[in-house]
Amino acid sequence: MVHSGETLAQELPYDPETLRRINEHPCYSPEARHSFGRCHVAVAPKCNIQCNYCVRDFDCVNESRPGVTSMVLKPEDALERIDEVVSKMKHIKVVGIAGPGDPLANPETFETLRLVHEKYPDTILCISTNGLLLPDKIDELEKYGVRNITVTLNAIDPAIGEKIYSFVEYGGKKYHGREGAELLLKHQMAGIEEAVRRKMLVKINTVYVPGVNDTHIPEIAKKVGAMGVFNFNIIPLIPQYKFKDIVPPTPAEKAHMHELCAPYVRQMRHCQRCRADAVGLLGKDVQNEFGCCGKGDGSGGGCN
Ligand SMILES: C[S@@+](CC[C@H](N)C(=O)[O-])C[C@H]1O[C@@H](n2cnc3c(N)ncnc32)[C@H](O)[C@@H]1O
Ligand code: SF4
Repeated sequence: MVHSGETLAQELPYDPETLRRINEHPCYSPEARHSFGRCHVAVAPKCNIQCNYCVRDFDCVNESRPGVTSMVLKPEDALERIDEVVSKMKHIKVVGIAGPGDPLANPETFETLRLVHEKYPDTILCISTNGLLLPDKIDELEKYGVRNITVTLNAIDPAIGEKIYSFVEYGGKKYHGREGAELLLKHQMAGIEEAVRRKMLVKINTVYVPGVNDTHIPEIAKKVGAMGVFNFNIIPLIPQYKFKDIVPPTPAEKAHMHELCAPYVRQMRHCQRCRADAVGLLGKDVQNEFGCCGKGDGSGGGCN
């Protein structure tokens, strides 16, 4: 089946509640991005792996890229921020946790999800993860009503994965090289499979790294399409850290990659590479209006 990426969510064979989680989520429906917004809460600073392109900064500059936040919030502060955001912006339908580290590696993520689910049971909750802990944490995610899950999957061949990940930490042990890439892949596959089995909506993020995983990306799309994931987001590399000298793909190269992948899985083409504390419509962020401290009083509070 060919997925153009323009498929109307209303035509999809899902129950009404799942359709709502597609139609009101700006990352799952290209139409929704114009009407519905999201509130990311940056409660998850730690990470359990190291990607060779990742730099996590907690700063106050007006920079827009993944992993950046003005400050890390405690779960209670995150709830306060959400209270303020939803009271002022009725079109915010989604609360997401996307770092700045890996949500599943931080207990604060689950406390935040618990608080938000209790107070706002109809809010669509989503998380973005590298997938290492997805099999271990999926019951807890389900308990708090998280049914939109993004997994970053940059390789389905450990020989390529080992070029992307410096290390993987699991069960108190650090794994490097091929061993680390194999472990990560095994957990990612098991987690994705289980999430799909539970009828969660799974989005895959794949960072497009020229010369490292570019020729491999259509194979990833084919694999995850066959597994039943909902959509596939190709993120052009932002050159940083060990990959700082790699020239990122051009918009034309990205568009071409979407065409190569479209026969296998629905494409997300409108990703804005959001910050970990983004608020508002996609591409029209307003997090600064809610203050550096996350409480809307603009008093700052330090970035840590
Ligand atoms: C900051 S991460 C947070 C969630 C989780 N730790 C993960 O990696 O999936 C959000 C997304 O940003 C992507 N990302 C981080 N640094 C990037 C970079 N330098 N270039 C492109 N994408 C990047 C990640 O791969 C991931 O898909
Ligand atoms: S998994 Fe996410 S937060 Fe962790 S190093 Fe990779 S991109 Fe950064």
